[in-house]
Amino acid sequence: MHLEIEQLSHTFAGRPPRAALAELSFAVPSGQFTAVIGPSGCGKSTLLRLAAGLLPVQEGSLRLGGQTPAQAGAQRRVAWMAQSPALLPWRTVRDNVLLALRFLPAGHAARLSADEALARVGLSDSANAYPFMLSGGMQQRLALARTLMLDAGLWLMDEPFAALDELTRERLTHELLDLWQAQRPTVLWVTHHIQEALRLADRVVVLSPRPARLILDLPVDLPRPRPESSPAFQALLSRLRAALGLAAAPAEEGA
Ligand SMILES: Nc1ncnc2c1ncn2[C@@H]1O[C@H](COP(=O)(O)OP(=O)(O)OP(=O)(O)O)[C@@H](O)[C@H]1O
Repeated sequence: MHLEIEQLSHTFAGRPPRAALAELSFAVPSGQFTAVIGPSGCGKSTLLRLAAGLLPVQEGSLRLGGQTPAQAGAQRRVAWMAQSPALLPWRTVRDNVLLALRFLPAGHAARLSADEALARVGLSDSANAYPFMLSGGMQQRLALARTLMLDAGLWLMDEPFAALDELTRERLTHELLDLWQAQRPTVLWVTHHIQEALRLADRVVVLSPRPARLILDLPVDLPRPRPESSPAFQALLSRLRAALGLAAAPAEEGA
């Protein structure tokens, strides 16, 4: 699903009002994996919430496959994953996945069965368990299974693995990349992790401190997997660090 953001501004009411986005414009072609990076509080989640239709567009425009976020959301064309998955504790893992279907509009079929979706994320053995019996990583796998089942054209991912330990996080990001390559949705991936953005994304969009403006739009034309030690990776890393106002990494000093 093609995403088009034009002159998008957003201000939260209050005393004083708080501007979160300022005339933000960029487009994401269908099937592209775009990482969004920027300082804490700059407006990244606001951007995703606008795309998900959780906040109304005030100024500018945001179109998802030519539709408004409300239209695309009503057809379940948009999937959302955040740091803590919304799971019903009294339902089994399989039932939590099946719940995604309840919200499908009439005439829309799931892409996969619940058991197929659970198999893809490695949770077949836990289908009859309850969410409290799962680790944090397994809970995010369950959220991923729901996303797979919906067959959404746009995955909005707000640091979904940020609360996980480093090993689980790395494993899950690899798995996510495999699933993305198989299904090819458009992805907007918010992260604080610049190396992760470069390992995963086709492109990294860097936002300024609040209100968010676009300060760098960096294509990542490296074949995957991308070893961090490669000079091409390090060159892109330096550009990202510079855009974010970070000092050069130790390996780059004096270079
Ligand atoms: N509902 C709200 N009411 C008022 N201000 C808000 C609201 N939601 C967000 N903000 C403010 O808007 C700004 C942008 O918030 P947002 O959550 O989009 O930032 P972020 O880049 O996702 O931050 P982080 O990286 O820390 O998660 C922040 O200053 C925040 O305090």
